[in-house]
Amino acid sequence: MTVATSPLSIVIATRESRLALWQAEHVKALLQARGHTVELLGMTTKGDQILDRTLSKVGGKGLFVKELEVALEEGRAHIAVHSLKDVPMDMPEGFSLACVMEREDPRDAFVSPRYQHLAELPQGAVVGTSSLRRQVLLQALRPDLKIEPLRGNLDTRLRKLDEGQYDAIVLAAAGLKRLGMQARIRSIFEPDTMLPAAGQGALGIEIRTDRQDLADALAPLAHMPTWLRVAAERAVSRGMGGSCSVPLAAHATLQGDTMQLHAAWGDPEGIKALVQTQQTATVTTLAQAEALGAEVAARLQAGGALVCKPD
Ligand SMILES: NCc1[nH]cc(CCC(=O)O)c1CC(=O)O
Repeated sequence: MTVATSPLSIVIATRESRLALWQAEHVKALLQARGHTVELLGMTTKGDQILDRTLSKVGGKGLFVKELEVALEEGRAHIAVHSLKDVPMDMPEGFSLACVMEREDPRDAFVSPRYQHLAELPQGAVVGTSSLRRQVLLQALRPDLKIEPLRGNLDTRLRKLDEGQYDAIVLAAAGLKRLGMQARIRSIFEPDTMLPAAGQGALGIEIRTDRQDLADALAPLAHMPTWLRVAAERAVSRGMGGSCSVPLAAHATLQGDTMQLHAAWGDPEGIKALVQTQQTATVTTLAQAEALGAEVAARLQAGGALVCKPD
């Protein structure tokens, strides 16, 4: 039997993009429904400010979360809601992931004003994407395409597409769906065509490790099947050297207790090497999920993938 925790007063630190605010409001509503008092504290992170360079070149994942952690550290806020995809593999000393919530669609979406599918794009068409993983996988599917960098929040990316800078763009289906823009999706890439990033579509809630009361309050928001899947996916990233700038994909599915974990690694220079592997195991605990992720990372390395040094 679960014992109801006493009502808390909780401030959520959040980025101010529409997607981040939607995610924070989502968590706020769930916590309010459980009797807690919740407020948002909006803030702009380095990752939001730097829009002219590819993220991997300016510091990667940590950029979106650091400022939020400072707010937690200083007690101005108590929890931070993150897209797990943007959260570094190892939390900084003193912080923990209190829970992982039910996953939205983990797949990538093809968005274009004119074309329904990648296959419909004419020779040499220009496709915008912000991630090395998508770049490498797209180039493997269609070597003729011109892949151009695309940064900014969802609205900015869609605006750049609408202005005609690209023939199509590829982004996470989850963001579009959360913001009610699923009508923009022309087609969805199945994972066997474009393997998603570790954690894509899942939300995680970060707290200071010393706040057990918050951990207890957040426990009912956890979705264990999602948590097991993303734990395995994130363990692949950790096994490949953590949050560094290489094309890496990891995607787990769970049928009952059977987890199937697929992963792909591309050499950062392009499509010279694209190593792919998969493995199945019985998984009922986070430790088993992480062990499967570590094994899959080892298999990638056996296939020629290189462990990177953290950058
Ligand atoms: N890197 C930015 C980012 N972080 C999370 C999402 C989408 C939502 C999600 O994966 O939960 C996006 C946008 C994108 O990749 O298109």
